Amino acid sequence: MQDSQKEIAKLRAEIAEHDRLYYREAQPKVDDQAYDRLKEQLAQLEAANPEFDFGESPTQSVGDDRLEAFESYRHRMPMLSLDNTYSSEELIEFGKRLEKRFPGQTLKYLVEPKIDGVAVSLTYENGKFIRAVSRGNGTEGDDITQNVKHIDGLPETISDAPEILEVRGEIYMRHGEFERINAARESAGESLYANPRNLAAGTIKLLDPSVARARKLNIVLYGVGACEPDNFFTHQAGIQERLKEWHFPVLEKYWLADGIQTAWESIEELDALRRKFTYPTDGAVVKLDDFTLQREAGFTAKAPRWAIAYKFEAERAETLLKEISLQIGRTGAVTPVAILEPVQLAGTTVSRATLHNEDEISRKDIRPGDTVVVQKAGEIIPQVLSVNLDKRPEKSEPFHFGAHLKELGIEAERDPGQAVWRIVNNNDPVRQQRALQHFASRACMDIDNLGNAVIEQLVSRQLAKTPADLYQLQENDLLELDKFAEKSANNLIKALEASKGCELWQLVHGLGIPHVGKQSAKDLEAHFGSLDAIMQADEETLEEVDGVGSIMAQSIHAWFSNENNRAEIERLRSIGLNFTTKCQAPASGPLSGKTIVLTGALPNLTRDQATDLIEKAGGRTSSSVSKKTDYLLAGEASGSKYAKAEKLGVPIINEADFLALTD
Ligand SMILES: NC(=O)c1ccc[n+]([C@@H]2O[C@H](COP(=O)([O-])OP(=O)(O)OC[C@H]3O[C@@H](n4cnc5c(N)ncnc54)[C@H](O)[C@@H]3O)[C@@H](O)[C@H]2O)c1
Repeated sequence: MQDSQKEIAKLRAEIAEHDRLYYREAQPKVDDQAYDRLKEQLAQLEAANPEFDFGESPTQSVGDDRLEAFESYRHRMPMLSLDNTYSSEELIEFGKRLEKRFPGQTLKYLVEPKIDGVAVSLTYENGKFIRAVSRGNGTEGDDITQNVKHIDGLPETISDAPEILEVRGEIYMRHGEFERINAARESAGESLYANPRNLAAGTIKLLDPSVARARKLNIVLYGVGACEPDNFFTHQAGIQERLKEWHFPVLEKYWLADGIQTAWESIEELDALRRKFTYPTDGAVVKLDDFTLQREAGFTAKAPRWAIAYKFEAERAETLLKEISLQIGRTGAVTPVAILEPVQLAGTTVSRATLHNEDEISRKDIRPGDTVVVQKAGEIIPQVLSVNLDKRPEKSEPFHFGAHLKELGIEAERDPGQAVWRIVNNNDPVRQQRALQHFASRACMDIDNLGNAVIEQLVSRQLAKTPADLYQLQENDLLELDKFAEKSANNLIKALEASKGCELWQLVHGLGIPHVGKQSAKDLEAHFGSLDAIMQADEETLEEVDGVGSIMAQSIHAWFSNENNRAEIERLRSIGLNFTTKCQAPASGPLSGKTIVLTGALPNLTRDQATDLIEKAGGRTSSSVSKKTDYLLAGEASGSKYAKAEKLGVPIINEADFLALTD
C-alpha cells in the first residue's frame, strides 16, 4: 500500500472512532478544533489522491448518533451538517462563490448564532406536536420524544400551521445545571461530563425518562426541515418571526445582512455579545435568506451550499506550568494534572488543567517549568494545548512518567496496550482510600454515614484497608475517630449491616474492577445471576454479555484471577454479603429463559403491563434486538427494531400471540 493510501485509511479509522465517542457516547477524547483539523487533513489527502477515494469517508457523511435501544425514524427532509471554517477569508470566499452563481444581485444573508447543543427535529402534524427525533445519520434519527416533551416552553400545539412541519433546533443545558449534575455524579463516584453539550447529548439518550426529567434541558429553535405546503416560508428571516409567533424558544438575536462583508461585521458583533446569551455558542451560521436562491444553490452530500458555519476559536491563554501533580482514581489509575500559575480564561480563573495520560504528555513534550498554552472551549476542565518552546528554560528535561512515579515512591504499572498507569500495590493508602470511597458511594453499596472524611481516618489509622475490613469494625474502633460518638458509630454499623443485602450489581460495581461501570454491572447481573458465575466465566463467555467488549472482558477475567481479589471475595462471602440476583426468574413459566423486546404501541397493554406479564411468565425484556432475542413483541408504528428483527429472523409476535404464549 502506498503511504498516502495508508494515511487515508488511518485518518478515516481515527475519525470514525472520534465520531463514535462524540455522537454515540457523548464523551469525546479530543477537542473540536483538533477533530476539525484531522478532518481537514483527510479532505486534503482525499482531494490529492482521488484514486484512493474508495468506500465511505467521514468527509462525505454526517456523524451518527443512533443507538440500538431507540426506535428510529426517517426525517422527511434530511438533517445535514454545515461546512465550517475558522477563517474570515474562507467566509468571504463562500460569499464570492455565491455572487458568481447569482451575478448582479446583492445577496442577503441571515447571520444566526451557532448554538453548541444537540440537534433535534420536532414534527408537528396539523399544528400538533407528534415526535422529536435526533439527527441520527442525517437521514434517520432516534425517537427521543419521551425525553424532549418535558422541556420547558415547547408548544404542544401551534395555530395556523402548515399541515406538516419539521421544526429544527438545538437542545442544550445551562451551566448551573451542568455543574449541579456533575457535582452529584462526583459524590456518587461516577465519571464526570466534560461540558454541557456532552451532558445534554447523554441526557436525551437516557432510557429512563424519570432520570432524564430530573435533569433540566432547554431548547432553542431556529429552522425548518420538511414543510407542506412547501411555499409556506419564503425567507429564512420569516422562519425566525413565525417561530416566535408560535411561542417557540427562539434565537435571542440574529442579523439580516446585505452582502458577505456586512455578514462578517455581524459575526464580529455576535462575538462581542454571545457570552450574554442563555445558550452556549461556538460560532455563527451564515445562510442565504431567500429560499428561491437556496433551492438553486442546492446541496453537497453532507451540507447545503447556501450556508456556512464560522466557528470561533476557543479561548486560550499562556501561563506557567508549575508542576505535574497526580490524581489517584478508584481503580488505582494515576491521572496527571497540570498545576498552573493562575490565569484568566473565558471569564474564570484557571489554575489546573487536565493532561490526560502519559502519551499526551510525551506527544506534546510537556515539562514542568514550561510556558504552556491552555484552552477552554466550553469544557469545564481546561486543557494544555501546546508548549511555547521559545520560553522553555535552558536546563529543562523531558518528563518521564514512570520515573516520576518511582521518585514519589508510587508503585504503578502501565496497563498493557493502554496509556493508563495504575497503582499495583494494594497497600498504597491513597489507593485504598479511593477504592473504599467508591465501594461506599451511592452508585455502589450506598452506605450512609461513611463519607470521605471517615474513610480517610479509617485508612490512616489502619482500621480498614479493603471493603471486607469495613464489616469487621467494632463500635470501639469507631469511637476513636474524630467527631464520632456512640450514636454515629451505631448508625454506621447499622448502615454497614443493611448494605449486606444490596443488589448484586451494586457489589459488582463497588469492587472497582477497571472498566466496569454501573450499567455493565447491571448487565453482568442480568446475564449471570450470581457473583460466582461471573467469577468463573472465561473471556469468551463474558463477551457474550450485551455491552461487554473485549477490553472489559479481559479486565474482569484478570481481576477475578488475582489471588488477593479472590481472597477478598471469600471474606465478603463469609461476612454474608449478597452474591446473587434478586430478580430470579421463576424456575418454570411459559417464557422461562426467553428474552423479549417490545416495540411500538400495543392495542390494549401498556408497556409496563406487558413487561410485568413477561417477568411473571419467567422471561425478561431487553431494549435492543439481537441474535439472542427470542421474540419481538410489536405493536403499531414499529420502526427500526421491526426491520432488524426481520433481518435477523427473530420471530415477530403481536399482542394476541403474546397473550396466548403467556397463558
Ligand atoms: N471532538 C470530537 O471528537 C468531535 C467528533 C465529532 C464531531 N465534533 C464536532 O462536531 C462538528 C461536526 O458536527 P456537526 O456535523 O454537527 O456540525 P457542526 O456542529 O459544526 O454544524 C452543524 C450543526 O450546527 C447546528 N446548528 C447550531 N446552530 C445552528 C443554526 N443557527 N443554524 C443551523 N444549524 C445550527 C445544527 O445542529 C447543525 O447540524 C465538528 O466540526 C466538530 O467540531 C467533534
